[in-house]
Amino acid sequence: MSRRDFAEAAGTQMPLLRIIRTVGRPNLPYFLLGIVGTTVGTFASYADIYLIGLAIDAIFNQQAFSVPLLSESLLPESQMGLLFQTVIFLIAFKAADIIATMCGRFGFNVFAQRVLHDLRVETFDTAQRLGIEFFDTNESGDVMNVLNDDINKLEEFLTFSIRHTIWIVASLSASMIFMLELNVQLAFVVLVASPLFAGINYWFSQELEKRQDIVRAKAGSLNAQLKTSLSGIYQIKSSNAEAFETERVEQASDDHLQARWDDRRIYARQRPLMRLLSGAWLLLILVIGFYWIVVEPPMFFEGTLTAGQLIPFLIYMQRLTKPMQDFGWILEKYKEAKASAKRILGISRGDEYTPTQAEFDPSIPITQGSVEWNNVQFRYPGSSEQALTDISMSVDAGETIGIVGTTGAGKSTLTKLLLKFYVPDSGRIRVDGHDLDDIAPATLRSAVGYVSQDPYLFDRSIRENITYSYPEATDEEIKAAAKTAGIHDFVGRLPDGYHTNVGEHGEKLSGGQKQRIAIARAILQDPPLMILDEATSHVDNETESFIQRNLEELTANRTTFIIAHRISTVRTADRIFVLKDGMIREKGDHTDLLAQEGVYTDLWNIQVGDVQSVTEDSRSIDSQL
Ligand SMILES: Nc1ncnc2c1ncn2[C@@H]1O[C@H](COP(=O)(O)OP(=O)(O)OP(=O)(O)O)[C@@H](O)[C@H]1O
Repeated sequence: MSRRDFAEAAGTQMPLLRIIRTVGRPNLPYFLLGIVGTTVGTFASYADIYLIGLAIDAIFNQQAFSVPLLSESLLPESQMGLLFQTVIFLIAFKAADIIATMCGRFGFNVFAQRVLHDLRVETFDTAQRLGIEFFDTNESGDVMNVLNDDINKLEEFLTFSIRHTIWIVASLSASMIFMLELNVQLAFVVLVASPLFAGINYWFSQELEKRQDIVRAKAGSLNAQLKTSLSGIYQIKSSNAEAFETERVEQASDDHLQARWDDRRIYARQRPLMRLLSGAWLLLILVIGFYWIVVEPPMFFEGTLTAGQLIPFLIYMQRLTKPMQDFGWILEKYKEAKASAKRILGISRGDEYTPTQAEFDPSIPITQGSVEWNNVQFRYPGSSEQALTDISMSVDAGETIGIVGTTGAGKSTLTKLLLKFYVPDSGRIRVDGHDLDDIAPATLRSAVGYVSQDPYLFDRSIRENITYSYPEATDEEIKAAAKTAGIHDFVGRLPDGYHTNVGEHGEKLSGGQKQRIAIARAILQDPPLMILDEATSHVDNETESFIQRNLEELTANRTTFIIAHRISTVRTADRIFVLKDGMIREKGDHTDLLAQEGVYTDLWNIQVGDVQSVTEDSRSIDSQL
């Protein structure tokens, strides 16, 4: 799945409704308050014109001031009384308008903010639980775009657009009801035109939807490009690649601009067209009404029409224009929000990446650390190359295993399968005799300490980085782990000691210092299994032998996998496995392997500088190391 397919992963026809129904469910009372408040407020704000019309006819044409739902016996007879009553009604409706609208805004705002909060946290939580495969194919900049930009779009929709939609529906309904009450025949003429307006709006909305999805995808690519370019700033500068990167950003920005422009062009045509049509329709009714009052009912119209009816009618018609025009704009907002909601759901409800929790038995513990690979085959998703072929190896609890091999031989892949970052295509992996399929990822990962070649340090203090897997650690425990990892003395020389901030990705530290902090982190975790994947590749020989001496004591009580290019790092291991092209070629301890005079011996000869002794078959290894 490519990174632009979040929307497709959602697999839902009504993403917004799905969000409102699921994440919004606990806050639905606020949503209902928003709907009721906005509807009542809108109707109250539309009643004034109708009342003024009645007052005009009652005061100037001596007609009855008959208010629907109000008994005539309650109405005053004098003109001053009628005027006073009109004022009272107008004040009452205005008060109802203000209070109800306030409640409506409050309801929608509370609803939106709570939904967005829950959705943001839930989406982030789900995103980081997705399989590594997801992050192999999706750039983190694109995921961040969903968490920021798409959630903001949804905020705009939930706080403003939904309220505006209710206002549009209520305004159109109120206008139509009052127009029907004022003059059914004229109202019918207005109604006849509505399918035309609706049809035009529908056509525009379809066109906008197509373009919105493209705009969102282009925004995602742009964001990902910006992040990629900025993250590699050292490489960019050292390669003098500023202009090249600017060009790539410019290209991504240009694509976004084109998509946005395409979308704006459609939108720019919609408004003037709607204004033109509604203006023409208003003029038609004005001419009919004037002729009707001044001369006689024209064409098929019949009965009487007063000024107190025509003036409010025209005002209601005018008031129809704004919601009708806004309807197109709100449809655009709806399409935008729908595209964002699809992308959010693509992550937060991307079922294909969510592990099926039901199949794990949470009670299976890992205490010993024995591991068994049985005929394991693996190819990375989307890759044509076999990464591991027929891997079988059985490791007893407490053993220290060295894994060596050329670049790309599959050493890291072996441990990635053990950590359940990927699932083998065939074969079985067992830990403490339990099949990995049955062990919950959380149980497995808390039992395995993992130090990679490029350990990730968070932009937090050294202390927080060391205690990442064990936040309750005491100062003594932290110091002991740091001493074993050979970093304590360095930290002691820093003005803020363990509270020193390491910067983004640990940029204030050297590669070796980062590795030692990561080793301290793994030591503190005290797991039954430890994976050191080129964990000392950045440290100098002296520090490495220091760590080695300490690790000897540390590895005594756990199963340890040491992946290394340097044979010196693994030569003391109980057993060493030599990998080449995804297969185990040799195994044994250092002395056995040297006696075999195979790949291991060649690797050894290359590293001790005895290139002459390298067998012809393995000369290519030299170039791969
Ligand atoms: N995420 C991935 N997607 C596709 N192919 C991958 C991925 N990660 C690794 N590979 C491929 O799988 C093969 C084994 O890679 P692996 O990282 O296990 O090698 P390695 O022995 O650890 O190499 P090195 O010593 O350079 O770290 C390589 O051919 C590599 O290109």
